[in-house]
Amino acid sequence: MSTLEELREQMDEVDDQIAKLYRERMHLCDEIGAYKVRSGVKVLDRQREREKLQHVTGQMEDEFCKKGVRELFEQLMSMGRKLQYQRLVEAGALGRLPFIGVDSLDAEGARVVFPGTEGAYSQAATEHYFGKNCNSFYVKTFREAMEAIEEGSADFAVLPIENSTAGAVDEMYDLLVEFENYIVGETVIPIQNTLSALPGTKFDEIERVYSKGVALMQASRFLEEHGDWQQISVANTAIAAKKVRDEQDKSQAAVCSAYAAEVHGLEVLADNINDESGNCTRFIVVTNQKIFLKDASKISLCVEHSHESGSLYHMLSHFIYNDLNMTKIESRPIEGRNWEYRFFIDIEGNLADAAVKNAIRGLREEARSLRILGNY
Ligand SMILES: C=C(O[C@@H]1C=C(C(=O)O)C=C[C@H]1O)C(=O)O
Repeated sequence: MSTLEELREQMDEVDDQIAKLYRERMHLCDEIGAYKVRSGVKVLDRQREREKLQHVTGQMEDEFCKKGVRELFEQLMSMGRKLQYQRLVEAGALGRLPFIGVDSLDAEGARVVFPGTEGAYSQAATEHYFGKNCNSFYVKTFREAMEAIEEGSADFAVLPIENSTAGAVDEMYDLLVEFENYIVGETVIPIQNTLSALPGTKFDEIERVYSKGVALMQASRFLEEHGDWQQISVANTAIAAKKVRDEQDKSQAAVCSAYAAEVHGLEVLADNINDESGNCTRFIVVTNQKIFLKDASKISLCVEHSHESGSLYHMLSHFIYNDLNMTKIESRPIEGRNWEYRFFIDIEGNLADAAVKNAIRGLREEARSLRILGNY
């Protein structure tokens, strides 16, 4: 019987052959890639790949080897494609019109819209990003803010995308798909909620609490201690504060910022009522121009892929192969297709980076759809 050393020696010989054949195969892929650059033929040829998989699995005897050789050739072909995308990018064949790189945002005198009303956290985020004296106005909903950008009545919108306690703002993800607007910046501000009501209100007079749904979630422990209060969701924390002021009813209170309470003449009955003391929200800055800052370092993408085993894995392989760091992934249901999802992915990088271009070239060809939501 052979010793372990002898078996390993034989294995090394086989592996050397595999490595040599791999090099030859990639060299051929490269030549085919050069042909594709010249002729404009698409990189991915699904029919050819299907036939190849059938052919190689047909050479295996048992199911175990069939499955293994299929996976091996799927990987080989995927690597071959990535090499070809690289060649296409080097040849400047980038596909759809790229974003335009700018040195800075044209923020001087720009009109900035935020959702809510006077005193909203979105207003605080707007002033944090564009400065206290920026030219801002508010609309009631996220949708109206996106519409204002699309039709040009505002140059930028500042909208919440994610809270550190409650997670993603789902509606914003859906609106980013629906509207042809682009993310050009982001800013994070602390969210410290209070329970506020008309001046002189006593705790035991309160029957109803108004706020934005996520803000009620962020203060869930405090609100559970007052389980008899009815919790009512409205569009915005500052709108809740305004409602309590306008209706002059001491059985009502709002979960809102101290600033919103002050703006709307309410008294803070309890401060810092959030479950998490470090609670903060990330806001995005959106515009209707296809631009990105030249020093931008984060890219947001939206990808849809065929609903089959391994498709997410293949999609993510473009980031791995190009050494791109994925920092976030969210999924949202696709309307009209029950239990199918689109993925929102953030990666580190700039649209001018070769690695980013390679990954995007590959995703664009292999995914059902790809949208670059912004580079900021
Ligand atoms: C190499 C080619 O490009 C791609 C890679 C393939 C492979 O590695 O076998 C097959 C088909 C294409 O999707 C080709 O078109 O032949």
